This record gives sequence, structure tokens and C-alpha cells, in this order.
Amino acid sequence: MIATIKHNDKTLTVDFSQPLDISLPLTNDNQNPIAWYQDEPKIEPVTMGDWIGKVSEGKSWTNFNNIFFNPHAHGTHTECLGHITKDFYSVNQHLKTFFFLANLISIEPVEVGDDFIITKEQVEKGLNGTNPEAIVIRTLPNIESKKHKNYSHSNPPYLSDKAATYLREIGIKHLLIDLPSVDKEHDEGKLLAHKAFWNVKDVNQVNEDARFNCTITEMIFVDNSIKDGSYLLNLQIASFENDASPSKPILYKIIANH
Ligand SMILES: N[C@@H](CC(=O)c1ccccc1NC=O)C(=O)O
Repeated sequence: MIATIKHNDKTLTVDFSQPLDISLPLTNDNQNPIAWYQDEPKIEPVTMGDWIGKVSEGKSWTNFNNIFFNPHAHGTHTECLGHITKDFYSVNQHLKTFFFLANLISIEPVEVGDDFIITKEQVEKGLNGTNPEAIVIRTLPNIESKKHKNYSHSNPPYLSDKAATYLREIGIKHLLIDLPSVDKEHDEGKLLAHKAFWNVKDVNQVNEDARFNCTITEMIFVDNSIKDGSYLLNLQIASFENDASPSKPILYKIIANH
């Protein structure tokens, strides 16, 4: 299915039959990635007395599972500034369009003391003068084990607040990354990159010019077969009224751009 998309003064062509899924699946076993000290997600049949909602158990016509998981801890999720504010803001009320032009860039975080950091210079170099609506950051090395990693207490790489400020200043609205957070794991709640990207100056009383409609998507996985460059991004969430929702970002290669 070939689509021709008019965007500003450009005409882009994409093939919707060739999606590049950059989300992680959510499973109830040790294959599922974990962050923030949580246990594995649970996916298990409803039981009522001796009835069990599982066809293979012989008592139910349908499979009927309860699912228990945490969007921030268990895989690909998209969050709005409600993740860090005293007041409640729902990603479902603030992400209202779902197609964006995105640049995929690969970055090897640099070692600074005990940390690995994505710097402003690296992001600036990766974007190479472009300012797309969305940026997808794939960190290097991009190893398969990321899909199943338990990040708790591992002090994963993170984005410098200068890099996050830069992304805000050049007007990037949606930030996607293959790490559990854009901030340092243990930072005493400083959350510098989150605050810088969303332009949140006071978490107790959100400023009017905070970026309510901008999102951060964490724990994506971008396969090595997907090359750095420009893509059409379809960023979809489940309609949870919550600061964050599990999400399914899909990239489409731009096959012509006139
Ligand atoms: N670094 C923060 C914790 C944090 O960032 C966080 C905690 C729970 C769930 C998600 C988190 N950050 C996600 O981007 C802190 O040390 O307080």
C-alpha cells in the first residue's frame, strides 16, 4: 500500500505494507525487559471458584486473561509531562496526532566518571542541521540483549540536560530512545532531561509555556537492519488516561521525497 503524503512543501512517498516496528513486545516471562526494580509482568487467566478463563483448561469458551504491568518498567511506553508533575496530566489527552517526520540517529554514549552520557554535540552532529518533528535515538552498542535486559541498579546511559534543551530549542516534539529513562537512574528526582525537554520549570505549578503536547518514548528497540535517516513515524498509544501508556511506534521508510 503506497501512500503519497503532502507535508509542508514536500511530497513524501511511503509503503504502509513495510512497517518497521520499534516497540518491544510485553510478555509474562523473563524475556521481558524490566526497569525500576519491578517484577515480571503478569498475564494470567481470570479464575472464579473452580472456573478458569482458559480454553485449554476445558471450563471456558474463551481465553480471558488479566494483565498486570507497569508502563514505565515493562517496555516501550510514551509519557507526557504528567510523569513528573504534581498535577495529573494524561498522555491520552495530550498526544492527539500520530504521524510525524522523524530522524533516526545512532549514538554511542560517552563515558563521564561512572556514567555514560549522550551529549548535545552528539545529538547535534546526528541531526546534521535537520530539525524533524521527532527524533529516534538508538544507542550503541545495539545488542539483542537490550530487549530482555533488567536495567534495575545498572545505571544505564542517559541524555545530558544540554542535549534535551537543544532538542527543545530546535522544536523537536517527540523524543524516542532505547533506554529506560532519559535521566540518570539515581538522580534524587532531579530529572533534568525530562524537565528540559518538556520545559517544566516547577513541577508543583506547571508553567504555561511547558510543552504539554510533547512526548518522551522510552525502551524502544531499533533493529540494526534499520538504517539511520528520515522516516515517517506512526506513534500510537493505548488509550490509558495516565501519565504514560504502552506504545507502538512504527517507522516507514521514505521512498521518495520531492
Ligand atoms: N531518576 C529518578 C527516578 C526516575 O527517573 C523514575 C522512577 C520511576 C519510574 C520512572 C522513572 N523515570 C523514567 O523516566 C530518581 O532517582 O528519583
